Amino acid sequence: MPTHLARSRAPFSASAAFRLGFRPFRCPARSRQLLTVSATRATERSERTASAVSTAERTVHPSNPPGSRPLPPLYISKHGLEVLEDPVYNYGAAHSAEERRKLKLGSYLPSAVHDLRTQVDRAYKQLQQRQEIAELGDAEEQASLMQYTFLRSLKDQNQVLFYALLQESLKETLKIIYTPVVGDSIINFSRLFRRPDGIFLSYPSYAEEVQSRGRDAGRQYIRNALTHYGELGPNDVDLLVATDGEGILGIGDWGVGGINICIGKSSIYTLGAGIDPNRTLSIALDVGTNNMQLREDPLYLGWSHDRITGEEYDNFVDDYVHVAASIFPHSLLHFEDFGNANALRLLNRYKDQVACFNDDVQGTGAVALAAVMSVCKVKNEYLNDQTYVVFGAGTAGLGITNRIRDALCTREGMTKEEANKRFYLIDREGLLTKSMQGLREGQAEFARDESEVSSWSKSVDTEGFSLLDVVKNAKPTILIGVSGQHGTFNEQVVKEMCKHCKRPAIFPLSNPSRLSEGVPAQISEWSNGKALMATGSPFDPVDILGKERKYIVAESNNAMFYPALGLGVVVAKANRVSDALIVAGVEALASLSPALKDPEDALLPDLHDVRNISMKVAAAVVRAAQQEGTAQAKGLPETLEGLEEYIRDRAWEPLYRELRPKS
Ligand SMILES: NC(=O)c1ccc[n+]([C@@H]2O[C@H](COP(=O)([O-])OP(=O)(O)OC[C@H]3O[C@@H](n4cnc5c(N)ncnc54)[C@H](O)[C@@H]3O)[C@@H](O)[C@H]2O)c1
Ligand SMILES: O=C(O)C[C@H](O)C(=O)O
Ligand SMILES: [Mg+2]
Repeated sequence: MPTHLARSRAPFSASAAFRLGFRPFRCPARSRQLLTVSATRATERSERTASAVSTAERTVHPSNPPGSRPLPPLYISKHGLEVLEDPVYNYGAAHSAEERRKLKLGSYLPSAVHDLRTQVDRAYKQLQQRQEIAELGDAEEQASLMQYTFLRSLKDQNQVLFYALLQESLKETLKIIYTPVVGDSIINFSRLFRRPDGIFLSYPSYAEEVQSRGRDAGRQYIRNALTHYGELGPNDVDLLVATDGEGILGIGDWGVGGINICIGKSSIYTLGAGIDPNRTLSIALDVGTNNMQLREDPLYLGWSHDRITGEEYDNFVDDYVHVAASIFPHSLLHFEDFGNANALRLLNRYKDQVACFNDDVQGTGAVALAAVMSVCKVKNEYLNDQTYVVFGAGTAGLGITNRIRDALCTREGMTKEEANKRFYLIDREGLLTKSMQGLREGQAEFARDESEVSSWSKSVDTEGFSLLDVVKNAKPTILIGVSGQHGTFNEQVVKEMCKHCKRPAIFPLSNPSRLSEGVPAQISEWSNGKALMATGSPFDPVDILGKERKYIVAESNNAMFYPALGLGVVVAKANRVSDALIVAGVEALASLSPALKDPEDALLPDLHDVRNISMKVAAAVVRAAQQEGTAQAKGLPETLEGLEEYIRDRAWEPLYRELRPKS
């Protein structure tokens, strides 16, 4: 072993393990599970969920950390290799002596029994080795991908260990399973592919059914795929995270590889909010790809065909939405990274029909509003004291603009027309103005009248007003970037902002990191440490000239919000995701901002603390659903404190459950 591996980084401290989330079990009086499965459909798969089994008996698996909560045993019909090949039942070296005997595992495992803590320690070292090998060869991207594939393979082997490792080392692993590294994994999907995870709904297979046997047969194809050919029943799934792969992060169309963003988002539902990983489905809607690099790649695993559009696309998505909502009536449909011709359009079509949520529109808007509310607290100002420039008027840009605009109306009493005037939206052609051709859905109401800008100066002779022109003329106090255009928040733009605003808020929110509109260290330098910042991907804290303390750059990523919103919707069994639910969640999130206590601190809570934050935000969401009457769940506590405790006690945790043979 190379010496650098032997003297690895700070040794992983076993005692530090499990500091997140592992709490002694309480509340036996209310130990009925949150998400019950009808006894008649209790298939082995549905029994996997702790919440799925109604039994008085609870035990602590001997390999779990001391003091972990007791959980119902799992009765399984598998034995021997079948157990070890299933990531839900395979505990590897952590199988107890009794399990080894009763499930006939003995000869497949070396004799030592190691507890979960030791397994996490071992897995962490394996992960670190991949990082160190790369640092030697200056191959950061390959190292990240090696770490990504390692973690995905761990997920395929032992689900509890995967989540226990992530939970323990969230700071290092979040950026691998999520942005930025997940973006590289998507680009390389067909090269890295080992075994499937998630569900692939392929348009050509669907269309073949429709053509030969009619639309119902197409729907049946979708039903079979989503239920694993009938294995899953109506109460077995809480969440479906789907993408059509057209607008992945800021990197565009990556076809069927988009499944990895759904898998990443699903994992964060579990890590960030304790949603049971066995009750979520990640789904790729394979409707083709217009990415010629993929189409020409013989290894590409999706449908090598132009993306379908128009009625064909709409019918396929419509059948997906309605089949999913009818077979899993209490589930939430999460849309991720659809292209901008479809994201808002589909959300508007379905938001009043089923419980659905577009993360890029609504999740992004929610977190950005919470960050803007923090800015106002720091500056002791109101939302309506601000002038907003949104650079990139696409899915996320419109989601953010609408959310802040609505807050101006509901919190500060402005009319919609007055509030719209606070925003300057910029897209490829420059500032959106009313005379522009081809404004997309949602853009027109924010486009400015020509008369308002006719006296503006232009720095270059272009048709539209550039970002710099808009900053010079409109004098914004808040600048938000969701354009995917790296480096556009340059020195000139930042310095221009500082000319008219003492503490400008500058949020380069594009992902992954390499597409961020600006780099916090530079923005800080150009603004003499005055800029209040938030980014979409993680960046290191920055030095502030003349100050000892570093400035922590808030991560304004929708991951700060959507796990809690999803949890709230699932717990409440809300049949719609209304604005009231989102607003309640935003208020709760904003109230937890570190900057509220200390104006020099971060604008948002640390994403690594998402689990704790989510419990509070989810409680607020459930409460709002109860108040507006969309909550279908019965017997929930009525107070925020009660709800928070209820949710915490039922959150899925990476703990082993005792395995027993089904008699
Ligand atoms: N931080 C977060 O939580 C979060 C959430 C969603 C999206 N995002 C990021 O925001 C970016 C955009 O995502 P989206 O889903 O809105 O994509 P999108 O394609 O819908 O929107 C991008 C918009 O930017 C515009 N644009 C492109 N080049 C431009 C230029 N030179 N000047 C001005 N505008 C330009 C496009 O025309 C488009 O309207 C991505 O990088 C994505 O990762 C961040
Ligand atoms: O996935 C993320 O990191 C955030 C967001 O949904 C995006 O598309 O960039
Ligand atoms: Mg997204």
